[in-house]
Amino acid sequence: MAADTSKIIYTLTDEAPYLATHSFLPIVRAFAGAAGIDVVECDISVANRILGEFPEFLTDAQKAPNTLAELGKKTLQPDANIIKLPNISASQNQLVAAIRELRAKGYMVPEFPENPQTEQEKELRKRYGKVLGSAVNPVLREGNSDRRAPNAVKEYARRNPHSMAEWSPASRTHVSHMTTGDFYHGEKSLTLDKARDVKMELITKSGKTIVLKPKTSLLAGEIIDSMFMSKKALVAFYEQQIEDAKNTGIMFSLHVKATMMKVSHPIVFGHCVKIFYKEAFEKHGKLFDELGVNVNNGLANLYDKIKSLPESKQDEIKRDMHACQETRAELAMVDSAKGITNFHSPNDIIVDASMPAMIRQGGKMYGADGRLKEVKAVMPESTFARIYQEIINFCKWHGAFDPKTMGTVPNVGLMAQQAEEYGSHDKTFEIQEDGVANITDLTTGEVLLSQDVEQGDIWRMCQVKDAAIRDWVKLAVTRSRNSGMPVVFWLDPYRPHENEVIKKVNTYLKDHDTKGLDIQIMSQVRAMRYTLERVVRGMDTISATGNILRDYLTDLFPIMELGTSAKMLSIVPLMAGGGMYETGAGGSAPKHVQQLVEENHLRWDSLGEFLALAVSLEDEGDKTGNKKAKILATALDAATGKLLQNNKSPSPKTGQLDNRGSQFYLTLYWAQTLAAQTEDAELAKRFAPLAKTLAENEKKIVDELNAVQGKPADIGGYYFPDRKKVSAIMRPSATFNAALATVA
Ligand SMILES: NC(=O)C1=CN([C@@H]2O[C@H](COP(=O)(O)OP(=O)(O)OC[C@H]3O[C@@H](n4cnc5c(N)ncnc54)[C@H](OP(=O)(O)O)[C@@H]3O)[C@@H](O)[C@H]2O)C=CC1
Ligand SMILES: O=C(O)CCC(=O)C(=O)O
Ligand SMILES: [Mg+2]
Repeated sequence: MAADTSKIIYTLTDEAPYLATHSFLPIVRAFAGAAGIDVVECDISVANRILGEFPEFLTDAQKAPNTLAELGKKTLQPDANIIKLPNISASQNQLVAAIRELRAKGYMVPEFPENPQTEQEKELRKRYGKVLGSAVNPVLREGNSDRRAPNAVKEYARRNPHSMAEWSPASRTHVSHMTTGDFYHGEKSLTLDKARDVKMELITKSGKTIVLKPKTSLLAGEIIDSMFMSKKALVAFYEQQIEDAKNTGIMFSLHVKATMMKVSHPIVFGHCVKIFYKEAFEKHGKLFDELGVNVNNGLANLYDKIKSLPESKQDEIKRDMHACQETRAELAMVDSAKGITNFHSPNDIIVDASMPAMIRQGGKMYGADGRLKEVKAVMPESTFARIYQEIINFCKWHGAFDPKTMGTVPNVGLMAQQAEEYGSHDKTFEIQEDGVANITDLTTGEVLLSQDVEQGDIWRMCQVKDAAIRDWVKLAVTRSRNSGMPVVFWLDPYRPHENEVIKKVNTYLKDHDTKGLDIQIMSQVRAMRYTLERVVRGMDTISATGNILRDYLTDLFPIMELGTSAKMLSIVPLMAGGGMYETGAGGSAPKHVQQLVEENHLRWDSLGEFLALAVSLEDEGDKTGNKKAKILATALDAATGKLLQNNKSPSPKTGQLDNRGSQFYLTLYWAQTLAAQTEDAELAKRFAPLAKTLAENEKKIVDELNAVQGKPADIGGYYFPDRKKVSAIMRPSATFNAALATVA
């Protein structure tokens, strides 16, 4: 491909990253343009995905293409070069809010049918399901995951350690998980002998056959699992834990991933709310049903629904809810100032971010009085909860980690092609009646996997493709070879699914030259312990994990090592040959938007974007022979290093350098590095004037950027902001804008 047709796709997403993009994209375009690279926007925000799904409800001018589907197709092409920023994985509350905002702006997409009755409503619900929860990443992640802290970032953290609260050996903080009746306990797994089409069906005790999923096509060598969570066991577990927290005087806190596990975890969450507020639900349950209250979406949903009742009734319900709170254990808070508890909305307590924050805070979370307290962290599924208990044990024994000396734990994650639990939402069902849940071959009628289930149980099938595992093993070996670090595959032979994976790992390791490499397979708890023993000694260890631990560990270790997962380099080498460069490993930081709107300060750190862009440019250079792209990439890395050295990352405090100021410094250093390099005279000449102007006007520009802070900023919406307003707010320095325009 000729250099002048090079293309990098830059995603527009939501919340803080969306805002940051409005400042950064003009900068990216100005630099990439110098290498003949076109930077193309692709809007995959939750609002745009809603519009893309419902064109028939929109005027021609309002219609939006289904960009996510198009981008998904692009990931299957070898020349794909995509920069993917974090996006909202919308909980139902967020989806409903986004729909409301669109409708208020005259985009008359249908209302969300919360309790679909008619066929038409059911169809709408199904279509909205495509936008709900983790709907973007599974479509785009056509490759496995390579997340790590680049050396410059790790070194910066060592020199400028973030705060870590102390851990006491006497801390009573602990993790509580089920020991029976959960997904781990009853899992069954097999590797497909040949390609098969299967159905998922329930044969009820009363003799009915209910087809839950008519057809799933499976490939030869694919691993499938059948597992269920017993409702009875779950409910008994909650009763016991809530009681235990009360009796032992410890705060209660629930941690789930209701966004990614968009079918199972909202149900798991909802049962906890119903048990915690049992007396209120017993008293008002019928009314709640009539109102269509669904606490799987948190108490926010309940408080929203009761608004239609007379005030006196609302007060009575609120009193009864509070009475439960009075007699139960204290609840951990998401926002104690606003009285928002862990039960408010499941998207507030996303486990990968919430558990590391608690561990970093010395094993404490905020109580209703705004004080940090020890907690019982409840994570019903035992499959992965145990790793958190292990790290908590470790902290109690060794004290908090020291960012100055601790080693690093990069991750190679099995993620491609909707691997494992995270790809299971379209194969997850709440069982309507007692019976037998079967995965059955459509052609031969053979029952491949069978489970005895009861009404209310959550049953699911997970799959992982052979090619994905093969690619994952290759990536792990390559990363070990390139970094010199040992690799530990976190796989538990007692878990049927992972036992199948272990067989494949052992087979595919033989395809590679592993001489001199240290590659081991350990169950999760041992792997955690082993890794931590190395971490405290300053030694580095690659974790090669399945999809869920990829998610958990790539927030956990970065938050300990770097203070945030925003500073991670996150690469998805696409299996078809292209590359997707995710920015950071964290989310879209909703709190940051609030601060911008109230005080015009954006604390979002775009370091993840800088790191991603450098590898994207490098990849473009390698694949297309575009030498200028490679020079841009090297210069960008150098600029990022200088940015860290000079402490030009955004400050969380209003009035100080924020995202925009940090991006200005990156631009200055990038231009200076390009002007100073001697490999390409044309590039040097092009960027020298910019470097000069920015350096001469440094104080003026920073003053212009900081002067706007401290006052509210109107971005014209939350899910569907006004782009003109956002651009104006994110680019407030006329001097900087004018300078940039000279190279654009
Ligand atoms: N790849 C993706 O698309 C991902 C999307 N998400 C989505 O993001 C939303 C929010 O998720 P949540 O679990 O709250 O996680 P977030 O990572 O958004 O929030 C946790 C905290 O991480 C910190 N943080 C994350 N990124 C940055 C950054 N670039 N700069 C500075 N700080 C950062 C902030 O901490 P502090 O304020 O203390 O600095 C933030 O409050 C959800 O909709 C979720 O589904 C989540 C993960 C990945
Ligand atoms: O896709 C999502 O919902 C979140 C992704 C995530 O948390 C991650 O990949 O680390
Ligand atoms: Mg995550």
